[in-house]
Amino acid sequence: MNILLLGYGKMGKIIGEIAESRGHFLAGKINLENISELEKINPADVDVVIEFSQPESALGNITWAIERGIPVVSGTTGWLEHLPEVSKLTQEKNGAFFYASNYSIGVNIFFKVNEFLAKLMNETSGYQVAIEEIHHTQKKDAPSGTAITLAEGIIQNLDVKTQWNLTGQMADSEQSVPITSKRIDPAPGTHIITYSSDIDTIEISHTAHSRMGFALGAVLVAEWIKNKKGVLSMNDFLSF
Ligand SMILES: NC(=O)C1=CN([C@@H]2O[C@H](COP(=O)(O)OP(=O)(O)OC[C@H]3O[C@@H](n4cnc5c(N)ncnc54)[C@H](OP(=O)(O)O)[C@@H]3O)[C@@H](O)[C@H]2O)C=CC1
Ligand SMILES: O=C(O)C1=N[C@H](C(=O)O)C[C@H](O)C1
Repeated sequence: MNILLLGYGKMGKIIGEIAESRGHFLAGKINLENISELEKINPADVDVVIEFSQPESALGNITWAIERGIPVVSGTTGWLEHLPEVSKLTQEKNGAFFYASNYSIGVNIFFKVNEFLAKLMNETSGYQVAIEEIHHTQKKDAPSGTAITLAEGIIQNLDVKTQWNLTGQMADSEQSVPITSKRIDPAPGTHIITYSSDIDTIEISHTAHSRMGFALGAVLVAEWIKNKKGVLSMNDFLSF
């Protein structure tokens, strides 16, 4: 496959290495500093775009690819207020757009455990739920996209919760899931869910030891997306 990397930073570089090791060809490695190279790319030479850039660049990158009929696998976080525009464009162009806040298979198992635990917690009272996420200091967005997905999983399954809040920015409330964001190098990504009561604490966590799981997941999805249409997610890709 010919893969165009839009965003060639920490993630783009590892994705490129994994893609080449699996026999794929890199049609381009685009960053802000060489963005003019994009004009020289022939869309017919690209099978799929893998997009890991920055919150302010994601919409432009994704639009560029969908308008040219190229399937997009995006992992950039912090831009999802624009998702309705991207979904509309994907439908209009009969394209393919895949988004995941986290491509790691381990995290996607953790998402399911989180949903199951939240559902169980309807059966009892006295526990306060909280999310903590820890990432490296270069991360631009907070909370992490993964923490937001975890909060959404709790909100959909724990009756009392209807929203989330970033601690320090908005007062905690009975209806809200508080998320605390910490920036500590070199953390690739740690997420902790805690249910605390006066009697005990229940805690589940996922810790990435490197960026390998995110990158491999994105390449596997890029291989899978060929001939698919519509707005797709890990629920379409995974069988659990
Ligand atoms: N979904 C998932 O599984 C994961 C998602 N992420 C997310 O992926 C994104 C990238 O993370 P990471 O690689 O660590 O970040 P980096 O900052 O290391 O890399 C981002 C790169 O994007 C480039 N860039 C900025 N604007 C554009 C543009 N318009 N077109 C093309 N490239 C552009 C930057 O270029 P320059 O250096 O020239 O400024 C930079 O090299 C983040 O949003 C992060 O949260 C990260 C890990 C896993
Ligand atoms: O920026 C990162 O590094 C990461 N971002 C994603 C997120 O915001 O959830 C995924 C992973 O945790 C690493």
